[in-house]
Order: sequence, then structure tokens, then C-alpha cells
Amino acid sequence: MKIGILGIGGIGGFIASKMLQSKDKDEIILITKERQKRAIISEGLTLLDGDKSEKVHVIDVVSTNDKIEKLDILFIAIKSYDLKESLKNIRSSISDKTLIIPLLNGISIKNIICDTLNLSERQVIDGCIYIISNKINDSTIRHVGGPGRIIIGGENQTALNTLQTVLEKYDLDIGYHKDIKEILWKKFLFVSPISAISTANGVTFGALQDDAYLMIQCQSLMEEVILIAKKLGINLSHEDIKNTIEMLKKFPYEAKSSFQLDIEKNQKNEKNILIDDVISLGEKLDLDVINYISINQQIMDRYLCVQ
Ligand SMILES: NC(=O)C1=CN([C@@H]2O[C@H](COP(=O)(O)OP(=O)(O)OC[C@H]3O[C@@H](n4cnc5c(N)ncnc54)[C@H](OP(=O)(O)O)[C@@H]3O)[C@@H](O)[C@H]2O)C=CC1
Ligand SMILES: CC(C)(CO)C(=O)C(=O)O
Repeated sequence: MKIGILGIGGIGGFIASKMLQSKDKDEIILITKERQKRAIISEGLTLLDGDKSEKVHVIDVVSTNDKIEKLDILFIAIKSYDLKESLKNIRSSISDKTLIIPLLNGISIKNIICDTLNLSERQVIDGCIYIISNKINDSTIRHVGGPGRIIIGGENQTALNTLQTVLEKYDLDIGYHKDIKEILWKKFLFVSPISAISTANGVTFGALQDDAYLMIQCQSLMEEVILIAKKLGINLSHEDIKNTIEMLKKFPYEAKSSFQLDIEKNQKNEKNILIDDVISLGEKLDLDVINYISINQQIMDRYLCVQ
């Protein structure tokens, strides 16, 4: 099996390192930019986790300028703002049999992939990951916290069976769920409000939980996400808000979302999929998302938002 991983940053670097550490492995191909390819060829790939540092030697690392052989499985771990461009670059490595697993945040990623590559929905197996993992430099990734749990799923049971058989040999914590849409919305219920509120106020996950007023605001954002989800037929409830807040407690005090880290560095960021999508869905579905409109404004006032 040829397994590609597109985007070797916080997420792609984490899963690549875990897979490459396995003794019995498939052909794992890391797909990067040219500059990062050179760094990984000369330095290997190092995953830092607490006091541990694990370096793997990488045999197959290609850049999007290289000719890449047809892949059986492709994990996508790119930021949403680079997604379309990078997919176009690796189009020739995707056949009508390649199974694609996006691990990006957001609720519209499958549509973007299918539209960009003109693929059948059955080929794209929705997924998400619960983790905080950051790229330190082109050859070093740090797992900061979070369980690293991956959930994939959907209606294509044949594809899921294949993936389960291929991926079980790796030290990855993977769960399979038929109703993956609900899982993606539950993840979104976590990542969107928490990223928005902590970024708007410049606080870490721990400081957010210490501030009762901010937690009330955070819950108001969650209510708006639930309103939209329900209108779209996704079964989220207030119980999910409780579970989401419980989950927040499992992250380290100093943790920040990838959105906050990007925006603080004045880098391109995923505001479009984390915040703007909620506002436009609210408008489209004629639902009141006043708290999202206001948090969006707070973020724009506080930072110069690079899009
Ligand atoms: N980090 C986290 O803890 C979590 C992130 N997520 C989600 O996962 C997704 C990926 O995030 P994350 O791993 O943090 O992102 P990173 O920015 O750390 O990694 C993305 C990688 O893709 C590379 N890249 C960009 N464009 C291309 C291209 N055209 N061809 C090849 N490589 C390219 C980047 O290179 P360069 O740096 O040079 O641009 C970088 O190495 C996002 O949607 C994020 O929201 C979800 C859960 C947790
Ligand atoms: C909030 C978090 C850490 C949850 O996995 C995340 O998805 C992100 O930072 O993008």
C-alpha cells in the first residue's frame, strides 16, 4: 500500500512520525514543499513529546513539484487556506481508487476536496483529530497535549473496512464512526467557539476556564453552533456543550488553538472555516448568530487579520 501524508506540520508530522516508527509498515510518502523536503532528507523527522524525542529516518519524502506515484490512501493535514492549491499540485497522484482522509478542522472540507478534484463523495472519508501538536521547524514537531485520537467514518463501509485493516498496525488511536457528520460537528462545537473566544481575549485554554464571564460567552457561541447544526439536521444537544467543556479540561493549561497561534504570529489563518462559515450559515439559514458576529469583530479589532 502507498500511503501519502500531505502537509508535514503539527498534525501531518505527528501521524507521519507515529507511522514511520512502526516496524511493519506500508510505503509511507511524506508530501511537503521543496524547502521542507530538503530539511527532512538531511535531518530526519523528530517528534518531541514531553521529555521524549523520537527521530525517524524518512525514506520517502517528495515535494509537490515531484512526480508522485498513484496513492492508495492519502491523509490531508494542510491548513484550509492552502488546501485547494496543494490538491491541484498533487492531482496526478490521486486515482479513482485513492481513499482520502482529511484531518482539517471545519465542516465544509469534504465539499472543498470533492469540488476541487472532481471526486466522488465516496472516496473522501471524513475525519478529525483531537490533539495539540505544533510544527517547531521543518524537521521537528511537538506534541503539546490532547489524546491524539483520530475519528474517521461515513457511509462507505467497504472503504472503512479497508482502512481499518491497513491502519491497525500503526500506533495511532483511531476510532470509526458511521455518523461522522455528527462527530465533525461535535469537534466543531469545541474548536470553533473555544478558538474564537480565547483568540479574541488573548487567553490560554486554562485562563479561559478560570474566567466565568468568558466561559458564559463561550457557551453562547456554542448555543449558536447548535442552532445551526439542528437546522441542518445534525443531532447536537446541550449535553454536548457539557461534554465539550469537560473535554477542554483535558488540555494543558497553557494550550492555545492552532488558530490563535497563527493569528498571534500575524500569519494566514483559518478564520474562514472556524468563524466566517458560522456567520454565513447563520445568514443563509436565517438564524441569529449575534455572538459570532460580535466575536468576529473583537478579533478583527484586536489583530490585523491576514486572510
Ligand atoms: N495543530 C493542531 O494542534 C491541530 C490542528 N488541526 C487542524 O489540522 C489542520 C492542519 O493543521 P496543522 O498541522 O496545525 O498545520 P501546520 O501549519 O502545522 O502544517 C501544515 C503543513 O503543510 C505545509 N504546506 C502548506 N502548503 C503546502 C503545499 N502546497 N504543499 C505541501 N505542503 C504544504 C506547511 O508548510 P509551511 O509551514 O511551509 O506553510 C506545513 O508544513 C488544520 O485544519 C488545523 O485546524 C486540528 C486539530 C489540532
Ligand atoms: C482546539 C484543538 C487543539 C482541538 O484539537 C484544535 O483542533 C486546533 O487547535 O486546531
